[in-house]
Amino acid sequence: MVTAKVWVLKKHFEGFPKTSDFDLKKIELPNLKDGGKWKLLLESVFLSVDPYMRPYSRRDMKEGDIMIGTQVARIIESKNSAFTVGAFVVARGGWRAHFISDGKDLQLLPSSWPESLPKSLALGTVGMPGLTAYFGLLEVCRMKPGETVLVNAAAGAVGSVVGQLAKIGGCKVVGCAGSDEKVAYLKKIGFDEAFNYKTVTSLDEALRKASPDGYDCFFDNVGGEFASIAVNQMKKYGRIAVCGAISQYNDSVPQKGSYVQVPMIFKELRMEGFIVTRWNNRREEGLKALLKWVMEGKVKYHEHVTEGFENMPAAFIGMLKGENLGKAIVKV
Ligand SMILES: NC(=O)C1=CN([C@@H]2O[C@H](COP(=O)(O)OP(=O)(O)OC[C@H]3O[C@@H](n4cnc5c(N)ncnc54)[C@H](OP(=O)(O)O)[C@@H]3O)[C@@H](O)[C@H]2O)C=CC1
Ligand SMILES: CCCCCCCCC/C=C/C=O
Repeated sequence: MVTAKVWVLKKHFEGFPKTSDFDLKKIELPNLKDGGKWKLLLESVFLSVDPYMRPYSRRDMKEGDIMIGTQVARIIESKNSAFTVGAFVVARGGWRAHFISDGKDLQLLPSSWPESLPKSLALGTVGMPGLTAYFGLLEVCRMKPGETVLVNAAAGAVGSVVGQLAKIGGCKVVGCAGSDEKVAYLKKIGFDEAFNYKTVTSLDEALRKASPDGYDCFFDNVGGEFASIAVNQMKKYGRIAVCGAISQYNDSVPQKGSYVQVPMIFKELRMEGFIVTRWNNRREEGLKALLKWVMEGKVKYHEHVTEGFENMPAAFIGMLKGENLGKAIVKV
């Protein structure tokens, strides 16, 4: 019998999440039996903390549920011949240090995964956030060479890939992030222009200075006031990919913003929300392309690693506050 540590949502978040909203519990896992439902015992090696956990917890969870989430896990016992002991998978196991599975919802890391590459990248640049950048740019923004792409939360898991893929696609890229260290990183990985949205005196002026002719594509991770201002700087027929709205996830009272209809009409813009799972049938294509670019050094990555399963809530809260450069990961 294995005792698993799990993190439970003790209390629905009100405003910004607090460590007291979570409870660390221990649960007993049943032994695997020949012919039984549970075929696999896994231990989490890396866990992901992501912004979606904030809005999805309210939509999909009740108090007392184990927190939703994904991990890279190692198979430690197997009664399923498709998974050998020692193999690594990406799982939707939630915030659990150990768990059991029937194997249906597990994705083996590609056999071509190079030894030199951290397996945690399967939760970031070569995982769901990388795919979000890939499909958001290709299918929603439909970027074309020579265009100018704007991305916010640019030094994060999704944003940093968006900027680099837009460069590979022959675009000019402008990124905004919340610290000077992040801005320096964006320039290092090839962004043409980058600025700290927290220290500029006027966001409108900073956007205009970075691209006086405006923007063809806007990959919006932030929403709120930023998006309301940026919409006015789109070029005619510009495309806005509404990927996330992290500036609004912790609001108890909905923000009242300026309204986007007038610039959308006069500039004939297209604005489209999306969820990366729309392209689940093309997951292999996206992962293959991302892995190739990473191996060629065309897409660089950075991870913000928090040590210790007991620090999951702190890592999640830290990511929402902007403490992460690149993908926020917890190493068990
Ligand atoms: N539609 C989809 O399918 C998907 C959507 N997403 C969305 O993409 C966005 C980025 O996700 P991800 O890359 O994983 O996260 P990040 O790695 O970018 O981490 C979140 C970042 O958001 C920034 N941030 C936090 N609060 C604010 C605020 N009030 N205003 C501006 N920026 C803020 C912080 O960076 P800074 O220091 O720059 O402020 C922080 O580091 C999120 O909105 C997420 O919900 C993600 C995956 C899939
Ligand atoms: C329990 C794991 C669910 C993983 C699904 C990931 C979909 C992310 C969509 C994100 C939306 C906004 O952040």
